[in-house]
Amino acid sequence: ALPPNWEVRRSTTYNRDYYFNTTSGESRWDAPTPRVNKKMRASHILAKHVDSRRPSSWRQENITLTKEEALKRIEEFREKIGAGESVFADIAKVESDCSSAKHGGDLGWFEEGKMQPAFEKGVLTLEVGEMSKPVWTDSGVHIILRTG
Ligand SMILES: N=C(N)NCCC[C@H](NC(=O)[C@@H]1CCC/C1=C/[C@H](COP(=O)(O)O)NC=O)C(N)=O
Repeated sequence: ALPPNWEVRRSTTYNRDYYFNTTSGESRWDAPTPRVNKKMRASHILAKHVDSRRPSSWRQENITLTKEEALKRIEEFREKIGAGESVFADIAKVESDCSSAKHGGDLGWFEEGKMQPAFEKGVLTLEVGEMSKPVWTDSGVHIILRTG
């Protein structure tokens, strides 16, 4: 596939196709190298707060936690998992404010551009098997475990 904002156009003067970038206005005869879209997989534990874009979840109809309280929750989970006291998926199942809780926090495979930028960035800075520090998105505050 062509990278974003590129399209094929027809040159009538030379009677052949060329490539046009609709944002930069650049045109070229040779096709821009197709971008390989990175695929990644991650699980997460989400703690929502009163300012979350959707302050409601399967766990709690109306979420009133402050950002500080949500961060405190996330840091407690991170401690427990880091100390080997709890398994990530078990905590996610009970504590995560995302519907992925029912899958132990697993979001499955996804490509760049699917998740909120801050979340995607958080995943891409992790090695597979590594757990993130708290990551903030419009949804709330997350711990991310990169799994693929
Ligand atoms: N097709 C599916 N199932 N969803 C499309 C993905 C939507 C994506 N979601 C996220 O980025 C948040 C942060 C990472 C995971 C995630 C889960 C959110 C968090 O909960 P919410 O703030 O939405 O209530 N719940 C589900 O989507 C986005 N681009 O907004």
